[in-house]
Amino acid sequence: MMEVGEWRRSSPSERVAGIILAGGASRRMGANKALLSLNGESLIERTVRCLEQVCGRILLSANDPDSFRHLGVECVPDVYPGQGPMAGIHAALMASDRPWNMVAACDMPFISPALLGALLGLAEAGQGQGDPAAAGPGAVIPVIQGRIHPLLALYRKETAAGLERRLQEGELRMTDWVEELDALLVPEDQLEALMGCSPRKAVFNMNRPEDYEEACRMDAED
Ligand SMILES: Nc1nc2c(ncn2[C@@H]2O[C@H](COP(=O)(O)OP(=O)(O)OP(=O)(O)O)[C@@H](O)[C@H]2O)c(=O)[nH]1
Repeated sequence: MMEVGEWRRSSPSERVAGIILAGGASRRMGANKALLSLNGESLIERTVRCLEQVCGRILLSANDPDSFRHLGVECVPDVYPGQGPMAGIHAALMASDRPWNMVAACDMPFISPALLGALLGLAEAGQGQGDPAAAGPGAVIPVIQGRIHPLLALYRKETAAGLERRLQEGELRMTDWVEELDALLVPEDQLEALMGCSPRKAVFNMNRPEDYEEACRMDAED
């Protein structure tokens, strides 16, 4: 079993698939967020590059494969189109053959291997589980500045079954789904200790043009 922090030596892990969510409409941005560029590299390219450092297989959750063919990454369309990120997670989990699945939205330009690795280390170590015989958490989700971040989190493949039911019944509130998972919610201070830096920048996400401008400023500061 992988110890917390071991990812630094043994990544990428064949036990984990990376699922990149890129099937949204980007209505608020007014342009496909995944294809916006930061410092000459598109967001989707940045995200693939980051996840490849940690995950042994990459799945792109999107419904317009032509936009992403140049990446050479396996594309999985939604089984329930037009239902939002939960439908993207569902389809990719169904397609995955890995026990753990690292979901990342394509609109988070500063996700880092350090954060992904910290979450994976906790998942593999089964931290937070009182009963050593228990199966362990169904998900590992960061809590940063008091908010859960289910679109940058780890899920067991088996959690697809609950999603399927919710999608069939039209129960599309992400927080309701997370509540039914036996999720390990990882507090900010624990992540900071594991990463050696604050995780706040890593969960910055872009919805509107002004967020993109802010991301360009933040990137230039690096
Ligand atoms: N596969 C899939 N991904 C989605 C879907 N809706 C949103 N996403 C992804 O989930 C993440 C968060 O999306 P949002 O910002 O909530 O929605 P969006 O549709 O991209 O943007 P808006 O139209 O402005 O709400 C992004 O990475 C999206 O690409 C969907 O229906 N299917």
